[in-house]
Amino acid sequence: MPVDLNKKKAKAVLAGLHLPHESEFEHRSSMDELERLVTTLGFETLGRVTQKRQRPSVAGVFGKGKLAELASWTGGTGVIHGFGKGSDDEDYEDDFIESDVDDDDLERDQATIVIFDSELSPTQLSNLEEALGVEVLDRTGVILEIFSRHAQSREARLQVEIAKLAYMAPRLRLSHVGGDRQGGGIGAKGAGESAHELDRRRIRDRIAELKNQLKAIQVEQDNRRSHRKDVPLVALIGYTNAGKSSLMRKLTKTEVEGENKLFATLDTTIRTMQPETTPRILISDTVGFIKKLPHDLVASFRSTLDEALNASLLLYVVDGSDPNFKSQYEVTRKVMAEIGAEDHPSRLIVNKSDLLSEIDRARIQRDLPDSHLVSSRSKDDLNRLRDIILQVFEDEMNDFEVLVPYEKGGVIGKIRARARVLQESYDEVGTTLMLRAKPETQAWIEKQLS
Ligand SMILES: Nc1nc2c(ncn2[C@@H]2O[C@H](COP(=O)(O)OP(=O)(O)OP(=O)(O)O)[C@@H](O)[C@H]2O)c(=O)[nH]1
Ligand SMILES: [Mg+2]
Repeated sequence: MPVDLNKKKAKAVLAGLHLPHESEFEHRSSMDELERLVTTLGFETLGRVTQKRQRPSVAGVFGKGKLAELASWTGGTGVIHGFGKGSDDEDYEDDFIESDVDDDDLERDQATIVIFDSELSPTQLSNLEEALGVEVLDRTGVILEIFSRHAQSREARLQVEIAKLAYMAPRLRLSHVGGDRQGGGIGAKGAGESAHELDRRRIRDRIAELKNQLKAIQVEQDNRRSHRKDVPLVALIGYTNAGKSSLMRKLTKTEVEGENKLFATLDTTIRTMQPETTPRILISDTVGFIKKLPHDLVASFRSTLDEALNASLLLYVVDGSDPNFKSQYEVTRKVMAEIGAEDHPSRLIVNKSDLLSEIDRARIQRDLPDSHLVSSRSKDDLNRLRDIILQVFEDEMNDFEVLVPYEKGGVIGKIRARARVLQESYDEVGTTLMLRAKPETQAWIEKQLS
């Protein structure tokens, strides 16, 4: 990350464009979400500056006047060198100006960082830092930093590192703030090659190296996955902070609650549902979704989501107390469809019902009659959810009878681990078992006995 984010309590101003295709509600929600992301990083938010425009200005996102207003928060000049000469400035729309800034706000002039809700081009980033005199980050930068702090496994760390380098490469040498933020002097000048190009090339090489390391880990994981193939797997999928990890922990009896920060989970964890069933059911918890997720990051985390493709059941978890939960659900479904999971059996779990009024609950049940309204804090709800999961697998299972001759008695242990024994009886030939299992398991058992 080019920006030094380890400073004590950075004071941030949030900047956002309100584009014509966005409703007032969407615009505000997006800014609210940015504020939560920024809070997750530990920054204090001083205020917001927003502007209605037909499109972002190529030079600096905002128009001239709005940029000057933004600069009054940071003590910058508000001027981009050469701004106003290009044709770009002509679409600047003064009549559309809108601002959330309270004029007698005491904290003006104190912001140490400005955070834009949209993705900034390298030129915009550089221009904005020039005009504002402080560090500027975009939404992608914020998300990358959160991912970077939360990544724990080697796989997640590699994925984040690759995404960060890909994000950083085009932004090298364009910065105006802080002399040595561009990679600590890695750029000794080569013959006929600028330091800038050299750095970029090194970054490309490093990305290639990291990708190789990642591939090795993923091969290992694919192996592990194929071992688990006929064990039923339930994947918890959903927007960040919806409560996936909390549900996972309760369903698998690891009692710790989730954390109230965005992207608390980056790694896929898999545990056995408790109390254990036969055959046992595995539950996986995955990385959360968010709107405007940086492309590099989506690509990097795709392998994590691929785990979900192996699942027999997807539980889409939403936070029912979030006014945006429907659009968050749509974003999630869209990404899952992109990875080819749209036809997977799934259920919609509307979580955090404890935070809802009776009226809200009734409304959700009316609008989404197929959804299951739960709270991860209610024992009854968790039992209900467990029954829902069991029922799905039950519906996929057949009842059948097998005769295990005594000379093949060794197979019985394996059968018990994979299928539910409904009844058993013994005679002079062997053991007769009445079983309930999935068709694949039935085929496997019959093969063992043939
Ligand atoms: N009131 C209430 N809070 C809940 C419930 N379930 C989870 N939470 C809280 O919501 C926050 C997020 O929960 P997590 O389980 O970490 O959410 P997640 O979906 O795993 O989030 P990411 O890992 O960021 O994708 C935590 O503060 C939880 O305590 C619930 O049913 N009711
Ligand atoms: Mg989580």
